[in-house]
Amino acid sequence: MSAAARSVTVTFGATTALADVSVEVKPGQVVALVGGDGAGKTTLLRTLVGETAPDSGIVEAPAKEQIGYLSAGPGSWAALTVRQNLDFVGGIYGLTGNALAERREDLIDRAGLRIAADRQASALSGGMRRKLGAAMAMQHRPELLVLDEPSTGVDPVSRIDLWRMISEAAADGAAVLMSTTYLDEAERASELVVLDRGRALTTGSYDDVRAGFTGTITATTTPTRPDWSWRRGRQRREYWPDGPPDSDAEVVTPDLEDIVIALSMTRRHQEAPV
Ligand SMILES: Nc1ncnc2c1ncn2[C@@H]1O[C@H](COP(=O)(O)OP(=O)(O)OP(=O)(O)O)[C@@H](O)[C@H]1O
Repeated sequence: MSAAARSVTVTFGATTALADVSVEVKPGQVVALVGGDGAGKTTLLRTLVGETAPDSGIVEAPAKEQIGYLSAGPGSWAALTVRQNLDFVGGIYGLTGNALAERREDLIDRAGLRIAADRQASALSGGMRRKLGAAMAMQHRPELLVLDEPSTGVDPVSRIDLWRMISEAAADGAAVLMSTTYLDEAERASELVVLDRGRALTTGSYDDVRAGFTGTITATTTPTRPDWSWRRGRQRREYWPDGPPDSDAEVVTPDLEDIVIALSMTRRHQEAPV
């Protein structure tokens, strides 16, 4: 089934972690939540899996046993081996005998963990541990798979394994909602929700996000307005919300990173005291 959060607001004391945020994820889709530190990604995921109660808004999600969740924490038991972790979680969800063994060994291969299958989770690299956590979350083929920064700390080659696992879970019919701080990988998701300090700056497919972006971004070495500019590689970018500048500055086609930074800057400027 689909899962959704509709106009959800979550506060912690004086902090508004989410303000009127909506997201919907359908079977077969991978929806990526992107945003920097403190944007509200973890809070939205925890709200979807029922670990945080919203102050207002509606959450629609499958029953607990139909949810697979990799939290921002370790996601596995340090003293258990890779196989023992998978067996333990599989057992909780009622997998036994050959079905359990086949699923476990299949996931070990997909996660590239064969060489570490009998190693304790505490002895895995950070990236291997994230992949084990993702494998554990998807082992019982949940209807809703929720992954909190599954690729953080995972090297670029292992991220390919991880994305293959995520795509296969979606192809298998799961609705997948994941958070990431890597904007290049978020471009691969079916839908994006860009969060910034508790608010959704933009949502939709990457094409929708690009089509909805207004203004012009230029590449320069000497920005004329430093508070509308940022570094990209050896150059700097400069954002012109109201259209191209009156100069021969090189106009660039923005990627997701440019768009997210430009939208966040616009918000900062709108909220700055006048
Ligand atoms: N249990 C809590 N008590 C108080 N404040 C909280 C709590 N959980 C989150 N917050 C605050 O809510 C805001 C959103 O936090 P959240 O963890 O959802 O962001 P995030 O996008 O996942 O960021 P990060 O990638 O840094 O974890 C932050 O300002 C955070 O400090």
